[in-house]
Amino acid sequence: MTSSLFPEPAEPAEPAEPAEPAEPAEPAERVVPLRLQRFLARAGVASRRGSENLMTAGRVSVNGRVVTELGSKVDPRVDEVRVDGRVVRLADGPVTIMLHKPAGVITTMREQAGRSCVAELVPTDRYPGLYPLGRLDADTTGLLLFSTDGDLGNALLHPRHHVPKRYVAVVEGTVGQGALEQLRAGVMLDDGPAMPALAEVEPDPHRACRRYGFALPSATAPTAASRRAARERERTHPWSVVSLQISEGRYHQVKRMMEAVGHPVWALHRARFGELDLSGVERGMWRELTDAEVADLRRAAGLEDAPLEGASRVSSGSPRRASAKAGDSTGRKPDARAACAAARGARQAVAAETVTPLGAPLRGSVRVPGDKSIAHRAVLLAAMAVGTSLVRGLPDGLDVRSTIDAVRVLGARVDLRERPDGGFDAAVRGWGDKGPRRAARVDCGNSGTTARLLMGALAPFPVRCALVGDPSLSARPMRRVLDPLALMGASADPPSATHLPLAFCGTTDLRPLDVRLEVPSAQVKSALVLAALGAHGTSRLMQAVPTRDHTERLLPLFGAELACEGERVCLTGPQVLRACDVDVPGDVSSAAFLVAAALRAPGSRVRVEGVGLNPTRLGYLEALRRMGAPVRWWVAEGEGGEPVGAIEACAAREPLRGVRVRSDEVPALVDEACLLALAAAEASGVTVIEGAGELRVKESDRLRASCDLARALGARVSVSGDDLRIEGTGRIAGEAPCAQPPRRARAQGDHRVALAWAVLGLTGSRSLSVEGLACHAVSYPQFLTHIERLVS
Ligand SMILES: O=C(O)C1=C[C@@H](OP(=O)(O)O)[C@@H](O)[C@H](O)C1
Ligand SMILES: C=C(OP(=O)(O)O)C(=O)O
Repeated sequence: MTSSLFPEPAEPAEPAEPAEPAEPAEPAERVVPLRLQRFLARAGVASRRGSENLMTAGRVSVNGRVVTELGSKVDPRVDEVRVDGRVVRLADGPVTIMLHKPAGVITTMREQAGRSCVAELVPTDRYPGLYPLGRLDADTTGLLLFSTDGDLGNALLHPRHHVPKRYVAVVEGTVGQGALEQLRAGVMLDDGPAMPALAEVEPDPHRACRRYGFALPSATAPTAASRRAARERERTHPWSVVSLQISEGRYHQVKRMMEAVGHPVWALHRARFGELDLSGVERGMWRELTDAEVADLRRAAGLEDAPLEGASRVSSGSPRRASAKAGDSTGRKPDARAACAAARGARQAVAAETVTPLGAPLRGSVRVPGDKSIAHRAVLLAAMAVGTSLVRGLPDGLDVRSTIDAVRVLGARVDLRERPDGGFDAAVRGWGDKGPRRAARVDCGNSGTTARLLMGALAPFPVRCALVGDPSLSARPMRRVLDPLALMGASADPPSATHLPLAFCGTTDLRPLDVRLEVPSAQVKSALVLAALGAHGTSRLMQAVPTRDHTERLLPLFGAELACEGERVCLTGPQVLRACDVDVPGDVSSAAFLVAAALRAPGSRVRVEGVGLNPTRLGYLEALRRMGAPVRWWVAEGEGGEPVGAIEACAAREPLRGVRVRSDEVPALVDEACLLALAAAEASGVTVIEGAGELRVKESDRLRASCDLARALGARVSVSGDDLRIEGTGRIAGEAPCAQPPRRARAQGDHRVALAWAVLGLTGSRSLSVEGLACHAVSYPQFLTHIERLVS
């Protein structure tokens, strides 16, 4: 077992570790160009032949150039391939699938002696690395896992790990209590005793046969004579159906166990593997496991940090979230990543979920997950620092996971420990002044902050990294960071890249920068501050408008020196960061959704505790106050250089008043604009949000989403240039339904939009089906659980 970076709880706090001895340099990841038609087939666009047809028809372009030549190659890490204008990418990360294996198919990935093999049934074209995790005999049916994840396979198949598997067997003879007791005690096999099994006789054997679709020997025997003999035996001998749960994976184990108790197996079916069963997967069909299912498997296989994998925390079955339908025929939990990908026309089906009205006030106090912006920065700075930092209170959302995965790929070690509140503490051992140790492919997922801040952090190192993201992130502008970083000496490949995917390479000769930042973006500012730490000389960054200042507040904790005067940040590099401990306060942007729900649900009074109250993030609360909303907040302490306190919001008893928000106030509410639109839609008078153009380049076009949300409440809405104008209905928020509340809405792959629609559905007068609601796991997976808690 590997040791943990977490200090033992009983020990006094350790001083920061000295610098790690240099790790032997790993070879840079080799770029393996693929034939374009193979790339397209692997990405699931069409078969190899079909992909060739697409190419020759001129429908495929690479980096903007139409490619018709069949021998052409692409580097999937950096080349942008489009079919009919739509970006095509290979699946991100490992893939694990379950197959409902039929009888008569052997568990090999290559046909042998003309017999059918499982490789014909699983999508090897799309995921060429798939291999079976274990095997089922040719005549055995049921659940067989395949993965491209070598670690998962090794761990699951390792004899040390006992993942329970349930089999159902048709056996000869009438199985009595004695045989069951022997199985439960652990029968002796020729290679040693089997571990005790859970064993039961199925009370209705015919029903069990129908349910598991047993193929009896009379159906599968190879010759007419053996088929006849089998039929005769099945007719003349008594038989039973037993259910057996074992945790080992020895050769022919079930068959040998049953033989040992005097009941040879006639037919065998694997019904469960760990928590997985085959519901919804027809015989001969397969489906991909959800992130949550993979996380469970990893946990069962003893792989570290399984709890934070993927979308595992999306709760389901909440009464406020009545059903999952559309696009999810298997009945599995909606996939947050697929829901995010939906933003820009990706081909995945997206589940819609119905949010039902609360019909009751929200009352009580709640803590929201850790602040996403601060968490990204704390993890990244810890990864850049010398020694081991402890970052407490990370949120359990996909975006922060992207940053954690990114720094791991680049050589930082991150150990995660789950907290009772569902968040995480991370012990991060940084790469320090030696820099990231390898070139890598970094998947930034849905997270703009990960992509942009990472470029800044990488700028002082001559390491070439391929940066990729999901379809939503791949549509967001990157020149805003690449241009100033290029002035410092870093480069992108292709140099004209405007979006991900791209390759990024820094330099040891990084020059300082003296600029005025016209784009009102904290991500741009932060990226440049991180780069300036590694530049040779003094950088001066002047912001045109104030933006969130978490980086500036955190850096001194890591021992950095910088001067902040008004909107100017100055720092002299190179500087080396030192590990430290950081507490991440609750996320005020997540709290905003609870505030919005409380304002609209009559009789509500909600308090959010332990939340960050950095003034650069309070634009929404300030605007609500100006509108006359019953909301207040107060600072109680400071954590990680940030003011922390509580927010209290009550249901509005009279209509709010329209408000004017100036463009320099927009960054302070940029992530809550959709919620301000909701409030404005029911206010009396006009609300104008000036200079809101940045909303167009978030995970979706949030300017448009804000219009849709306000219109759903009956407001008159217009956009002029970058100014949004909302003429409210003058109702008491949430009390009188608007003329025609919508029945359906789309999250557009955007977590904040998903949450805003969820607020509307919860506090509206009729159910609302939200397509892609699952993507709210990007920032606030527990939202519906928190609402449940506040209602009861
Ligand atoms: O720096 C940050 O952590 C963020 C800055 C904002 O983006 P921009 O910098 O693009 O405005 C914000 O919308 C985003 O959610 C997080
Ligand atoms: C815009 C957001 O995040 P990012 O830019 O990091 O994707 C957000 O969380 O609303």
